[in-house]
Amino acid sequence: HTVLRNTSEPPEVARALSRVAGSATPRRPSRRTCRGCGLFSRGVFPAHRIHPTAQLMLARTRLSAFIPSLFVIRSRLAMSSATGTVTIHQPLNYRAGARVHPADGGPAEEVYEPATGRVICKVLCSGEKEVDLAVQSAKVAFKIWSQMSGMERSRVLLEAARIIREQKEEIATMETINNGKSIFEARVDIDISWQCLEYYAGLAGSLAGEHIQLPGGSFGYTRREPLGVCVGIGAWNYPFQIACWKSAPALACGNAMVFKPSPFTPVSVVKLAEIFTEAGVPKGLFNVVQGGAATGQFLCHHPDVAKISFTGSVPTGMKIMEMAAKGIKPVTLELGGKSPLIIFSDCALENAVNGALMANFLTQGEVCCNGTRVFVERKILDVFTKEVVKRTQKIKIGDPLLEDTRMGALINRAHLDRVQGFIKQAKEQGAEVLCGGDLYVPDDPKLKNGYYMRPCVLGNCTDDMTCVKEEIFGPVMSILPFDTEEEAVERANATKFGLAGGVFTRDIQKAHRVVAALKAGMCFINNYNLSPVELPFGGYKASGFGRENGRAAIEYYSQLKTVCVEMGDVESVF
Ligand SMILES: NC(=O)C1=CN([C@@H]2O[C@H](COP(=O)(O)OP(=O)(O)OC[C@H]3O[C@@H](n4cnc5c(N)ncnc54)[C@H](O)[C@@H]3O)[C@@H](O)[C@H]2O)C=CC1
Ligand SMILES: C[N+](C)(C)CCCC(=O)O
Repeated sequence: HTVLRNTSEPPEVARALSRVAGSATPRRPSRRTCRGCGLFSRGVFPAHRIHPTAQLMLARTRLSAFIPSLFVIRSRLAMSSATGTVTIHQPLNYRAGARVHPADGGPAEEVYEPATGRVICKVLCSGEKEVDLAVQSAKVAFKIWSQMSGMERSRVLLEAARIIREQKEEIATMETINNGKSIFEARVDIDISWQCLEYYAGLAGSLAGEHIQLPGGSFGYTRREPLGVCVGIGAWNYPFQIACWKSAPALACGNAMVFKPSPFTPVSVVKLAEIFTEAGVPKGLFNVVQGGAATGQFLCHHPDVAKISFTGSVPTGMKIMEMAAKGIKPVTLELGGKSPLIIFSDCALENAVNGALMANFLTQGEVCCNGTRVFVERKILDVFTKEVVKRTQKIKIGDPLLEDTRMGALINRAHLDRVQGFIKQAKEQGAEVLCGGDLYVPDDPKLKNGYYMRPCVLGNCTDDMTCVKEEIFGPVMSILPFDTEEEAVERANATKFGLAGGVFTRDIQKAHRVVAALKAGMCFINNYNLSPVELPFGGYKASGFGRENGRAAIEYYSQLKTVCVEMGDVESVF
C-alpha cells in the first residue's frame, strides 16, 4: 500500500521503511480514494465502500489506536519498578540487530544501582574478537544505509524518536536506576535524546554538496559522504543522551556505529539499539560492545573504524587521540571542564541564584560543562552567597525514583570518596564550607548503602586552591569574589579547560563583551546548562574539539568529495 520509494534494499529494510513512511504520512480519504488504504479507487470500489484488503489496514489502525493505552500501562509498570527491586538478566551487547553475549572477553564486572549500592547486573567486557564481530556487522549495514537517500534515513530516525518518546518513562526509569540521578532529570535527558534524533532526521534530507562552474562549460561538484563505521565511547553521567548525541548525526550522515558505554552504566544504550532496529535501521547499523579501557582500545585500534567520538575525561581523551593518530582517524573529544560563571552586581539576583544552582547541581554535579567557579562581584557577594546557601540547603536529596527528589546518588563509592577528598583538601587549603559537603544517609533503610552527599557551597576560595583548579565532577560550588570586569574575565580564562562559561548581567553590551572574551566553546547569557539540540556543543583548549549537536556536528560525521568534470578535450602538456 505504501510503496513510496525504490526497492533496491533488502526486504526487511524496505518493509520497515514503508511501515514508517506509511505511519508518518496519514492519508486523508477523498471521494475517489479508498477510505481504508487511501488508494485511488479507479471506480472499481465505490468511494463509500472500503477496498477489501484495506479492511486489514483499518483493523491495524484501530489496533494502533489501542496501542498507546498499552504503552501507558507499560509505563506505569515501569514506574512501579521501585528503587532496590530491579535486576537485569538479558545480554548487554548488541550486534547484528540482536542482544548477544560477547564472543570473547575479560571477566564480568558488577554494575551498581547507586541509590542502594545493590548489584543490578554483571557486565561482560568484550574482547578483540567480539569488537571485530561488531565492526564487521556495522560494515555490512553501512553498505545498505549509506546508499539510502537522506529522506529515507530521516524517516527511520523520526520513527526511532517516536519510539523513544513512547517509551520515555521506561527508559528514564532505567537511567535513574543505573545512574542515580533523579527521575525528574532523567525524563529531561530522554526528551533531549529524542529531540536530537528528530533534529538530525530533519537535517538528513538536506545534506548536499555544491555545484561549481569552471571555464569552458566544465564544472565541479561536491558530495557530502559518510565516513564509514564510527565508534562512540561514552561517559556514565548521561548514558542514553550521550549515545543519542553521537548516533543521531552519525546515522543521519549515513554512517554505521559501534558504541561502547561506560561499564558503570551499560543498560540504557542497549535499549537505544533495540529502538533503532524496531524503527527500521538495517541490522548491524548500531551495535553495542560493553567493557572498559581494554575494549575501548580494541575499538580505537581497529583498522576498519573510520572515526572515534569520545566523551570522558581529559587523560583518557589524550590516549584516544594517540590511538587515533596511529590510524589517521578523525576524533571528536568532549572532555572535562572547570567552567566559570560570572555574576555581575547588576544581574537579576533570583535568576542568577537559579542559574548558579543549575550550573552546579544537575546530576549530582556530575556534569562536564558545570559552572563550578562562580565569580561574584564583591558588591553583591554577601546577599548572593546567603541566597545560594539557603536554596542549596533546600535541595531534596534521596530516592531518585521519587517524584519530588531533586538530587539522587553519585555514581559509585570510589567517586563519592574522591569528591569527599576534594572537600577535605579544600578545607585544608583554607576554603570555608558554607553548607553541605558531608555524606547524606537517607532514613529509608533500603537506601542506607547508596552514595549520597549533601550539595556543597565553598566560600573563602582563591584561584590557586585545588577545588578551584581541578574538575571535581560532584555537587561542589566554589564562590570567588571579584571587583572589575577585566579581572573577572582574566581569572575566568586562567584555566587549562575551556568547555563552557556563563554571565549574569542586565547590561547587554557587557554580557556580549564578556562572552566574546571567554575562551570557552559553550557560553550562556542569563541562564546555564540548557541543552537545545539545535546549538553546537563542545570545548576549547583541554576540553577537547569537534562539536556535537547543531548543524556543526555534520562536519564531524561526513567527508567532502570533490568531482571535477571536463566538458572539453584534454590538453596535455606532454
Ligand atoms: N565534554 C563532555 O561532553 C563531557 C565530559 N565528561 C567528562 O568525563 C569524565 C567522567 O567520565 P568517566 O566515564 O569517568 O571518564 P573516563 O575517561 O574514565 O571514561 C570515559 C569512557 O572511556 C572509556 N575508556 C577509559 N579508558 C579508555 C582507553 N584507554 N581507551 C578507550 N576507552 C577508554 C571508559 O570505559 C568510558 O566508556 C569527566 O572528566 C567529565 O568531565 C563527561 C560527560 C560529558
Ligand atoms: C545536558 N547538559 C547540558 C546538562 C550536560 C551535557 C554535557 C554532559 O554530558 O555532561
